[in-house]
This record gives sequence, C-alpha cells and structure tokens, in this order.
Amino acid sequence: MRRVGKKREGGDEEEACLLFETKQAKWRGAYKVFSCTIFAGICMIWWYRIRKMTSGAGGGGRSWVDIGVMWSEICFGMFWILTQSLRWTILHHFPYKHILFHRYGEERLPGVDIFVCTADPMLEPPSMVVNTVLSAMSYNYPSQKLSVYLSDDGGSELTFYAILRASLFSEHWVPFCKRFNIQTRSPEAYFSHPSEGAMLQNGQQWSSMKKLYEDMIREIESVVEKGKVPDSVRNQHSGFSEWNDKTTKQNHQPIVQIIIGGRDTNAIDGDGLPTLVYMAREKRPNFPHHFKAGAMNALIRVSSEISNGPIILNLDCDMCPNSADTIQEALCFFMDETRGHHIAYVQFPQNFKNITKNDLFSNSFPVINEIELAGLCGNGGTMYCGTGCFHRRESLSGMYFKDYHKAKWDNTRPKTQDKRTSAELIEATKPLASCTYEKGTQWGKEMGLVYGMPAEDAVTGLVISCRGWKSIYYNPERKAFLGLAPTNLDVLLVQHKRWGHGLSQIFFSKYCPFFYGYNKLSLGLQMGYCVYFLWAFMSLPTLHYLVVLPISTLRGIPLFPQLPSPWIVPFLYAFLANNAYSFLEYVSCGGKCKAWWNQQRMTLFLRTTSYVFGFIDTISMNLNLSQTKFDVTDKAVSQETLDYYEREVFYFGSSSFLFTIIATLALLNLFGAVWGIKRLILEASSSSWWSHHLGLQIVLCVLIVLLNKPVYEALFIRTDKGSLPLQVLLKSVALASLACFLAPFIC
Ligand SMILES: O=c1ccn([C@@H]2O[C@H](COP(=O)(O)OP(=O)(O)O[C@H]3O[C@H](CO)[C@@H](O)[C@H](O)[C@H]3O)[C@@H](O)[C@H]2O)c(=O)[nH]1
Ligand SMILES: [Mn+2]
Repeated sequence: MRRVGKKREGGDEEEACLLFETKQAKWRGAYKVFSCTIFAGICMIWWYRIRKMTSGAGGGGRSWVDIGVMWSEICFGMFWILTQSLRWTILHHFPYKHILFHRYGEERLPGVDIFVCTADPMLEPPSMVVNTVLSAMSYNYPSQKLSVYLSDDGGSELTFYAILRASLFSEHWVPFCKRFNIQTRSPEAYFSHPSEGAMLQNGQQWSSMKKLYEDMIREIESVVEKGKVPDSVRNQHSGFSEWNDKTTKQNHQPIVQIIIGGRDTNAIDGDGLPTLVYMAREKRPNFPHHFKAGAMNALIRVSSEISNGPIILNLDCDMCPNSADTIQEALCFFMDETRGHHIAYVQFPQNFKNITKNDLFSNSFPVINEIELAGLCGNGGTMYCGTGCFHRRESLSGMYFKDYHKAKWDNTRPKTQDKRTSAELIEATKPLASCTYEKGTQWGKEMGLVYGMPAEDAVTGLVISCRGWKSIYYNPERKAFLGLAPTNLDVLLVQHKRWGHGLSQIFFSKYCPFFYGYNKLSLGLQMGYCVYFLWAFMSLPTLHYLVVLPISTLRGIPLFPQLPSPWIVPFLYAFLANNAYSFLEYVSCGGKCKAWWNQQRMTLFLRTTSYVFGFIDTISMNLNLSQTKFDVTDKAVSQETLDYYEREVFYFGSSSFLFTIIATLALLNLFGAVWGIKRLILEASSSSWWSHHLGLQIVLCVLIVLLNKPVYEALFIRTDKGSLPLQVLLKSVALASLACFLAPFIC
C-alpha cells in the first residue's frame, strides 16, 4: 500500500494512506505491437480496394459491389481503430475499504441516498423490486446515514403495498444480516442458494427468517395477482388514500410517502433502520415525463429535502446489491484525500444472475466489463451505465468541477436536526415531484440527467465528464450488483434496439463526443465513447456484407484477391488475427469458448435487426418524424420461455418481422455456401480449391451458415412451439429467392 508523506491535520503523526490504488494492466506493450500489425493489414486492404477502384485492376472494375465492399471495409477498419482506444491503457482500481471506517469513524462518513427506479408492476414484479430495496436497506453502513428511495413510474398502489409490506419484513431482515454478517443481502438470493447460510441453517433463526420472507412474498404476489389492495389492508395506512378509482399510470398527483424514518404514527419507527421513501412523481397526459431521466431528477430534488446525502447510488429495480460492503468500497474513491475530489461518479459493472452456461444470448459482456470500461478509465473517465453507479450529488445536479470545493463530508444536515414532522416534509417535497416544477428551469439540460435521449445514462456521464470531472470504473472480485438479463429473444431484440438507437442518437446530436468533448475530453475518451455510440451504425456495413457475400458468390463475382496474388495476405491476416485475438480476449476475461461462438451469433442477429432499426429510429428522430420513447424491458418471464432459455434453445415462436430478416439472411448465405461448394467441386480439376477465385468468400459463407445453425433447425427441423412458424419460412424463402433473382440486375 502506498502512503503519502503528508501529515494529517491536527498534528496527527500517522501518515495518511491512500484510500485506493491504481494499476495498469500488463502486456500492453505487446498488445500495441500486435495492434500495429493489424493496422498495417487494414491499411493494405484499404490500399488494395482503392487501387482496384481507380485502376479497374483485378477484373472487378467499378461495380456497385466494389464500391459497397470498399465502403464496408473502410467502416470496419475505422471502427477497429476506435476500439483500440479501449485497449491501449487499461486501468484497474483497488480500494482499501478497511481503512475507511478506521479513518473517518461513523460520524464523519457522508450520507448515502439510494435511488431505485421502477416503472410498471406487470413488467417489473413488485416481489423483485422489494428484494432490491431490502438489499439496499441492509448495506453494511450506519443506518442513520442511509436512505432508500423508490421511484414508481407505474404510480401503482400494488408497488406501494409491496414496499410497505417489505418495510415490515426489513425490521427483521436488516438486523439479521448485520448480526450474522451475511454477504448476500438480497433475501431471495440468500434463501435460494443457501450455501452462505449453511452454518445457520439448522438454527431456529434461519428457518423462521425464511418463513417470514416467504410469507411476505406470498402476500405481495397474491395482492399483485388480484390487481387490487384489499380494503382491510388499505385501512391500515393513510398512504393508500392517494389512490382512487381515477388514478392511472399516466394521470395522477405527486405521491410521496415516508415509510421509515418519519416522525408520525403511520411511519415505522426508524431506529436502526435506514430511511425509506416511496415516490410516484406527478403524471399528466400533456406533460412529457422523460422516462427514467425524469424519475431520477425528481428523486434528486425530493431526496434533497429529506436526507440530502452527498453521495447517490442509482439502481434499476432489478439490479440487486450483492455485496454488503459496496458503499464502503465506492466511498474510498470519493474520500481519498488527494484524488477523491476530482471524481464525479464510480461505476460498477452490470452483472446478471440468470446467465446460462454458455450464455446463449450473450448477455454477460465479459470483455466490456473486464477490459473496455477499464480501458475508458485509462483515458480519464468511464461511461455511466444507468445502474450500479455512485454519484456525487453536486456533479449529478450540474456543478462544474472548477466551481467545486473539497467536500466536508460531515456537514450535511443531520436528519435529527430537522424539526419538521413527516407530514410537513411530505408537503414540502410534493411540489418538487410535480409536472410543472421543471418548467423554465435548467433541469434536463444543465441540471440533473439529460432529457430527450433514450440512453440518458451515457449522455449524462459524457456531459459530466465534459464539465471537468473524472470518473472511475471499479470491478470488484465479488460481484457488487446482480440484475436480470432478458431470457426471451423478442425482449432482448427490443432492448438492444433501444440501446442502439439511444447510443447512436448521442453521436448524431450536439453531444457527439468529437465536437462536444473537443478540448474537454482526451482524444482516447472521445474515441472510446464513439465505440458504443456507433454500434448501431455499424449494422449497415455488416448487413451489406451479409447480403453481398452470398449474392456475389452465387453470381461468381470474386470479392477478394486470390492466390497467388500476395494481396490476399492482409485480408487473411486481418481476419484471422482479429478473430483469434477476440477469442483469446474473451476467454481471458473468463468467458467460455462456446459462449464466444454464441456471442458471434448474437452480434450477427443484433446487427441485422435491432441495430438496423435502432439506427433508423435515430434518423427518423433527427428528421423530427418520431419522438423519444422508452420500452421498459419485461422482467416477468413466462415459465415456458424460461425453460427454453435454461436449456439454451432459441425460442422464436412468433412471426415477428425481425425473425423473418434473420431467417432470410440465413437462407441467402446457405444458398451462397451450397452453390459455392458445388462450384468448387465441379471446378476442382481446373484449379485447386484454395486458389479458386471464390475460395475465401465461400469459406466466409460457410462460417455464417455454421453460426446460423439454430435458425435452420428452427425453420426446418424443430416442430415445437419455439420453432419458427411456417409463415416465417415462406416469407424468408420468398425474400431470399427474390434477392437471388434480382442479383443480376444489381451486380
Ligand atoms: O419511464 C420509465 C422507464 C424506465 N424506468 C426504469 O429504468 C430502469 C431501466 O429500464 P429497463 O427497461 O430495465 O432497461 P435496461 O435496458 O435494462 O436498462 C439499461 O439501459 C437504460 C438506458 O437505455 C438505462 O437507463 C438503465 O439504467 C440500463 O440498465 C428500470 O428500473 C425502469 O423501471 C423508469 O423509471 N421510468
Ligand atoms: Mn434492466
């Protein structure tokens, strides 16, 4: 551990230890040499294409195919260059959490406000939401310094009931966790994988706690199923009077309820428990509510009246805290005496608890989590990913770093000094959660999360970085948060469409990192952000390639140089070295070989469906043809699709247009591969197969066919409910045949 030679204030002789350490990843020198060789390959490919275009060499001339292929390869090459910014300098951080309590003691630790967002009790089951809230409440942190806020954009009494019911359970759960020093503080996770509780299991306390938990979940689920809170329950808490027959998700007054930590008879006595607040901001049909960004901004304001914690942790309702000490770890970054005051936010990775063995849907992002986000850190910042992120209240609210003075953490308003009653506090906060509050203010522009972008998280992080702040990405050994990844292909494609659209929207807006971040961010950080912001755009060259490859094979038009021409070398090298590296990188990040293969397939599916439409959304939004929307990811899965997911079998089952596209491209490449192999066999006598003029592209077609194996099975072999319907088969055969038929007119 490094020490700074500075003496502590007050003449303390003890040296001040740094609260966190930063290390560079190894092997970066070797990587840089390697990436230079790939870059040389890419340059040669570009040179070959340009020469072919200008001289007509290689027999191709200036056809549309050549122009298209050249354009695609320029895009791929440029994108590859951008991705290097995430790999040249990789920084890992190591907080020393044991020093924190020792150095600051309980009194001098900052208040921490945790925001949990939920939006719909049907898509986001309240039984799941309460688990997130309960885990947040039971963090290893002084409870008088901790406040948990639930924002309910569903404005639903079912969710209110659930949180109220959970608050009763928390009276048992929070002390239980602290007493037995439990690491897994989500009761659902703790009781469903009892390995951690093994020692306690035979004891009375363990089983009675389990029973209390199950009773709570049963009661919540039964109320949710009925869709209405029984009158007998309603009468027990005045909060329910906020709901009447006319209350709907889109139309209701602001609702704020202090469930724990209030000072009236209704609220539970907060002794030993953190403050717990329920908020449903006002919704009116004619007022835009700005989705999650709007909810977060209302939370920032409401919480500033109640607890005003200088540190804010933002969680999605399915992102369950999974480690008791995460707050302490995050605080090490903010409270480090020499570097802490620069830091606006500390982002943890998004991990998921429901990843299958070989990660069929490629939900786990090992390379992004282990390398890329740490690579962004190497350029001076990281991305805000919307959940699992600790913020400094001031920077999130819009403050510039230059205006900031080092925090005195212990000077926040202690809750006990606020003499207002619960009712008075609630009345004071309601206007802050109203529709009209933001009118004529800077909220959503200069203050709080940025509006008008479906990826409010990434753009807000970017804006904060441009205001001079630094940010940290920290990936601890024990996963800090565990969320729910989509288990249904339909849902997944919609989620990625929103991401693709949301991220590319930033690139094509005034927030484009190269302009907005010019002179404010390092070039590496600008490039790094653009890797994500151009995900959706990259669907276009990919789609182009996937169509042109089989069609030119069918038509006998060579796309690549053939042996003995030396120009084939850069193509082979760039392709092989890049894929070999991607494979090794994936495996070194803890991914399985088969999962890498699955990731290639998902990239193919996403780049030909979700990202294409996401990009179209971006264009139409820029042309003012559509407005921002936010399709909430469905977290309530049916048992049927879940069974498929767990067996790692694709569940298609519907005739979605997106599936037709996937099937059409799979068929087209199958035609190309079969036709190409037939030619190879027939023409084997005149030239050996490896020097055949279509050799390389036939190999590529075959690889694409191998990736698409589950699609053919779903089209032709499987007969179960999850297979592709006959309608999709007919449409895709028709479309693929049409493409083949039209091919001679195009190329
Ligand atoms: O009007 C809305 C819509 C959504 N949400 C909440 O936003 C969160 C994220 O929504 P989800 O449907 O789960 O989206 P994901 O794609 O899983 O979320 C990722 O991507 C989003 C941006 O597209 C970020 O906001 C999220 O933090 C990030 O985890 C959830 O807690 C929702 O309850 C709201 O509070 N209000
Ligand atoms: Mn989510």
